[in-house]
Amino acid sequence: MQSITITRPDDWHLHLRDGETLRAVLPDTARRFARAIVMPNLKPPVRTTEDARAYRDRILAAVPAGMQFEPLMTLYLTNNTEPAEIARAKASGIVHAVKYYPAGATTNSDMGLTDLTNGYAVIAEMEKHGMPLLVHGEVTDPSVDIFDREAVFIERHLIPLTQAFPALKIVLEHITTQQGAEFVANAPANIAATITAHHLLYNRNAMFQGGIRPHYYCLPILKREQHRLALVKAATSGSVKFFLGTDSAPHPKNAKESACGCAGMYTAHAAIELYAEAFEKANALDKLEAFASFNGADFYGLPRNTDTVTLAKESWLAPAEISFGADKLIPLRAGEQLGWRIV
Ligand SMILES: NC(=O)N[C@@H](CC(=O)O)C(=O)O
Ligand SMILES: [Zn+2]
Ligand SMILES: [Zn+2]
Repeated sequence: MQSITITRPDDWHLHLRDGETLRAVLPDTARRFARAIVMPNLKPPVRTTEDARAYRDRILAAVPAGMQFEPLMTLYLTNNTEPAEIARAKASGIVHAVKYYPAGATTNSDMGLTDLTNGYAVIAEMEKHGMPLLVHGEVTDPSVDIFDREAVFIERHLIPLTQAFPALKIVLEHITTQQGAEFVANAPANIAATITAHHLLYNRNAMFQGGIRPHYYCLPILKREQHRLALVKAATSGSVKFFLGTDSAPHPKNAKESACGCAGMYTAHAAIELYAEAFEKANALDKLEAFASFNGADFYGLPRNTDTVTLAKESWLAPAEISFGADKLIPLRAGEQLGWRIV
């Protein structure tokens, strides 16, 4: 049977939530990944180094016995973030980035910046301290078509940001378009991007196959095939600017299967397996290790992991549902076959 062994990967974009839902999902990630950049969009968000420290302690307390997992914390940039918070965050050694959500762009983004320039005093400190800015890159202008929101964000906000702060480390999170992939590929070394497994595997038809499929709804929304192909090309190109970020984003089943369902796909139960599938389809399994296990660590200035994981080409059934506190969670490929299994 075919198998591959790679350095243990890290997940550079993950939603772990909190409380009993944190305890429900964390084992899936800890089984596969050594570390993860943990998104701060809790309610209320993780705004200060002290919030991050407390959240980190709750995550560590939820790691199952016998597993090793290191949460890499982030702060949520608000209109009220103090520039002085950045030096505190840097000195803590536990905060690795600051996340920018345009207000209203996605799940729990209502405390985000109403205008990116409101964050410029804080961002100046980040540039000075080498603290990466993680960007949810979509405009919120309701007159912009939902499928164009990433491309318009790059033109209207990201290019001016890079001109104002040329040395700022930026990760354009969960890129979904050819424009996103090309912008990052052509940018200087301080600008990188994460790519999800679902954006490598699916185009927007997946949301409408035989009817409306809420479990394929996430933000940024799945795009046309042309864009999926551009993401596959970027991820498998060997460029060090692209790395793994699942954006696994669990929501209760009834919040997804609703007249106004929320955005987010849960992929942590099969994360590295789904990436293996995407890389295999592109005939690029030899590029998986750098994408999953080297490029992100190098960009963040962290050591690469030293242990390994092995994936076997062996089919298994994804669970039909996962218990999620008092609710249920429907994972990607629920009840369907997966072609790679973690050994
Ligand atoms: N990706 C999503 O669709 N949802 C994320 C938020 C985000 O990453 O934008 C979530 O927190 O649910
Ligand atoms: Zn996002
Ligand atoms: Zn996310």
